[in-house]
Amino acid sequence: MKILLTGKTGQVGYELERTLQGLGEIVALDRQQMDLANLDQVRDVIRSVKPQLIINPAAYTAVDLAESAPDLAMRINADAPGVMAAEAKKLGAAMIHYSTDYVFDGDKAESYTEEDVPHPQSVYGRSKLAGEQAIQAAGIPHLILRTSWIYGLRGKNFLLTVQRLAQERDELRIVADQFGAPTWSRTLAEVTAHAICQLQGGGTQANVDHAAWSAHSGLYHVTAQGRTSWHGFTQAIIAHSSGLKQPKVTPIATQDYPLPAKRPQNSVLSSQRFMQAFCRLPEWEAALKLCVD
Ligand SMILES: NC(=O)C1=CN([C@@H]2O[C@H](COP(=O)(O)OP(=O)(O)OC[C@H]3O[C@@H](n4cnc5c(N)ncnc54)[C@H](OP(=O)(O)O)[C@@H]3O)[C@@H](O)[C@H]2O)C=CC1
Ligand SMILES: Cc1cn([C@H]2C[C@H](O)[C@@H](COP(=O)(O)OP(=O)(O)O[C@H]3O[C@@H](C)C(=O)[C@@H](O)[C@H]3O)O2)c(=O)[nH]c1=O
Ligand SMILES: [Mg+2]
Repeated sequence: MKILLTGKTGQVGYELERTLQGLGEIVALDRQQMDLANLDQVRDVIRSVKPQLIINPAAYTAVDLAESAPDLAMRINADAPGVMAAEAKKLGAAMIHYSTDYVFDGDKAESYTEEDVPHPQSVYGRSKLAGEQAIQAAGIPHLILRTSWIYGLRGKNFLLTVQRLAQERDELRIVADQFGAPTWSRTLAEVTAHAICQLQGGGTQANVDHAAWSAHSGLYHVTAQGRTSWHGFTQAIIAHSSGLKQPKVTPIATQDYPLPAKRPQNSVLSSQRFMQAFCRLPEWEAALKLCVD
């Protein structure tokens, strides 16, 4: 099958381009080849590539900057996926899209399921929720994979920030009252490939298996298992990364680290639905160890 992959320079896009090899003909695009802020270009590129599956990890992910660029965030995170879904509909193509724990307000005590009502507290969260809704409205076979706290060895992420700060400072002050599940970019790529393989009868089918996709179409939470705070994540990063200096890691409250965008206090997602339909997910700390090893 022909797969159009967006955002190949991003954390997840980079891993996907490598992990998807073997599942079909991968047309992996960067921002210059398909700018999601340019909806006409998005339409034209999809019409010329004619994919059977569109995978869209590209997004406006700068959570704080989005607060002062709501129109651009909305175009990239909501309007562009809407155009992709409309084009997929015309082509008879399926779509895999990624969304975020930041669609929730964070006030729930337990982990969030797919049935919980989103209530985003930031421009980024609102724009990602609008993207989910645009895809759902198109009536195409799709998987929307909501994940959280993505890290890896490349790109911009909390793991690399902490590793850098550990070398520069004697003390890190990290919020200890926001809870979530750090998820390795490679895990997401691997379970995405697993899902495609399963839906495509072992990956041998050339065309979209509409019956299999329709039976599994929908919204899934997909994160590493377990939970921690940003402070707990920081302690684990410092414990497991070899050769790092060992700064003091001081727990602080959210109010002591003011930022433009409000983050959810609890954004732990339950991945039970995905694990029942597709495959198991690793514990966050086990995946972190493998990543930094
Ligand atoms: N990062 C996280 O912690 C989380 C992310 N997600 C979601 O998962 C998905 C993948 O995230 P992640 O890999 O971390 O994201 P990154 O920020 O690492 O990568 C984003 C990608 O989108 C591309 N992009 C941004 N703007 C445009 C544009 N206008 N046109 C074309 N491409 C563009 C970037 O290109 P360039 O390199 O040129 O900037 C980059 O390739 C996203 O949908 C995100 O919302 C969900 C939960 C957590
Ligand atoms: C660097 C730093 C951050 N923090 C806090 C701020 C914030 O509450 C928390 C995380 O900071 P970041 O800005 O790296 O993370 P943030 O950009 O909020 O990460 C989010 O990105 C988007 C794209 C998502 O979809 C989410 O799942 C989530 O991963 O850590 C400290 O307390 N001390 C520090 O020194
Ligand atoms: Mg950030």
